[in-house]
Formats: sequence, C-alpha cells, structure tokens
Amino acid sequence: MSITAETTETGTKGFGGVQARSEEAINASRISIRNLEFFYGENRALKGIDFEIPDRQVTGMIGPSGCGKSTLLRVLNRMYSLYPGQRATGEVMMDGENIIAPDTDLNALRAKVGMVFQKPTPFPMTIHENIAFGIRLHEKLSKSQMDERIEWALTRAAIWDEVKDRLDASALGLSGGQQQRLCIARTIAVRPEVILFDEPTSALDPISTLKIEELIDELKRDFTLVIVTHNMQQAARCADQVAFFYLGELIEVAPAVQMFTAPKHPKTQEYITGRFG
Ligand SMILES: Nc1ncnc2c1ncn2[C@@H]1O[C@H](COP(=O)(O)OP(=O)(O)OP(=O)(O)O)[C@@H](O)[C@H]1O
Repeated sequence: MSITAETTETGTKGFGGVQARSEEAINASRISIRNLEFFYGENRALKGIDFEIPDRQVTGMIGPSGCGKSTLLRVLNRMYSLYPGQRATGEVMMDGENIIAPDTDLNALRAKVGMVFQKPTPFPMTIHENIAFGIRLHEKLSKSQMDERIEWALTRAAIWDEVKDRLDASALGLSGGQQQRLCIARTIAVRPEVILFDEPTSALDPISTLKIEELIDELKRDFTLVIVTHNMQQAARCADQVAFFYLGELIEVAPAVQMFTAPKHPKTQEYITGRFG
C-alpha cells in the first residue's frame, strides 16, 4: 500500500485517512517532564520520558496496549502514590515544583490536576451531591455559593439544561453519556488547571462520544487537557499535540497535523496506519 498525505478544505488528511485539525501552533509549556522513569516494583514501565505539555491545549497520548499511556496519566496526579511499590523518578515540573517529589501536597495537587476515567463513575447520590461532594473536600462555600458553583460546573460540562430540573434525582438514572458529562462537571467543579482524560469515550455510543469531544474542544479555552485514546480519529479530532508511546518509551511528539501526515519515526507510521496495536 502506498501511503500519502493530501490536504483538504478543512484540514489535512493523513496516514490511514485520518483527518487532523489544521492549526499547528503549540502553546507555551504548562508541565515539563524530564527523564521520567516509572516502576511497578521491579518492572520499569516508563523509560527516560522528556516532553512538554502545552498550556490550554489538548495533548493526545496514543500507542499500543501496555505502552505506558495510563501510567503517565497516573504520574501527573500522583495517583500511583496510593499503591505501595510504585514509584517515579526524574522531574515533572509544574508551577516551579517537581510534583513527583516526596513532599508534594497531594490534596492540593489533585485539586489542581483532575481526572476523568474510562467508565463514568458517578457516586450513588443525587446529581447535586455528586458535584457538591468534591467541592466540600477542598473548599467551604455558603449554600448560595455552592449552588452557583454547581450550576457553573454543570453548564461548563454541557449538561445543565438536561439536569437542572432534576438535581435531587439520583445520578445513576442518567444515561452513560450524561453520567460521563456529570463526572466531567464533578472534576471541573473544584476548578482544576489540568484535566486528565483516560479513554473517556470508550464506553460511550457515537453521539455521546461526539458531545464529549465537542466539550473537550470547548474546555481547552480554560484548562490544559491530556487525553489517552486508542482511537486515532479521536486523537486527530481533539488533539493539538500528539505523543506516541511504544514499550514505555516516548517515540515521537508533534503537532497533530504533523503526526498524522508526516510522522518522523517509522514505528509511528506503522502504528497510525494500523499495522500493529
Ligand atoms: N499495577 C500494575 N502492576 C504491575 N505492572 C503494571 C501495573 N499496571 C500496569 N503495569 C504494566 O505497565 C506497563 C504500562 O501499562 P499501562 O497501563 O500504562 O499501559 P497503557 O498504554 O495505558 O495500556 P492500555 O492501552 O491497555 O490501557 C505494562 O507493561 C503493564 O503491564
């Protein structure tokens, strides 16, 4: 098969027919990762990772199963610190601090770096309580401030109109796509600066997926976003910058257009054209 890239009116059609967004400019760095290594006991899952996560843009992380994408997300909010035997070395610099240093305030970090998981995980509580619960862990708000914040978060997560008349109903009665937007609202409600998404649409139907992708596009005006996805089309649609991982190494990082039209590394080419993975 010959592999070529062609330019279209709305973007650039690249390897495997993937349509990438056409803006190429990458913003200044928000998080700098230097020589990051990660260990599950003796098993080294990330090897000498160096890269920059740009401010208020979307970084997509792609690569075959087991290459370390989720591990890297779990480093960015220190989730791994909940598990004995897991450790990271190197530097992950954010606001002048190495967030993997032992003295990092993990509560403050997790308020600053929120995470949305693959499967929507609403708490078995009302829609209102789902949002209020997380806010109370970090802030003391009056009732009116709380109501205002909840409306703001649900509006930003593009679900307010669907739930405003049923805030006291159980969140478990929402559809899968609505539950995922509620979880995004719950994350936004504590006003993070960075939001990590671990395959946020893999459990959703195509329409709900599209809504989440539109939401991601809108959220990057105010938040720095990192998304792990197995879906190349999704990476192309959502990401400004794409990072390709293979066997724990960062093989290539580039603006999405470049990644999907003119990848530099042969392994990247093979992966995005579906020859393995
Ligand atoms: N809890 C764990 N204990 C030991 N090894 C682990 C653990 N979690 C992940 N690993 C290993 O670390 C490596 C990276 O895994 P990781 O889950 O980050 O990959 P991934 O790229 O996110 O994969 P997937 O796309 O399947 O989610 C793999 O070799 C995996 O087997």
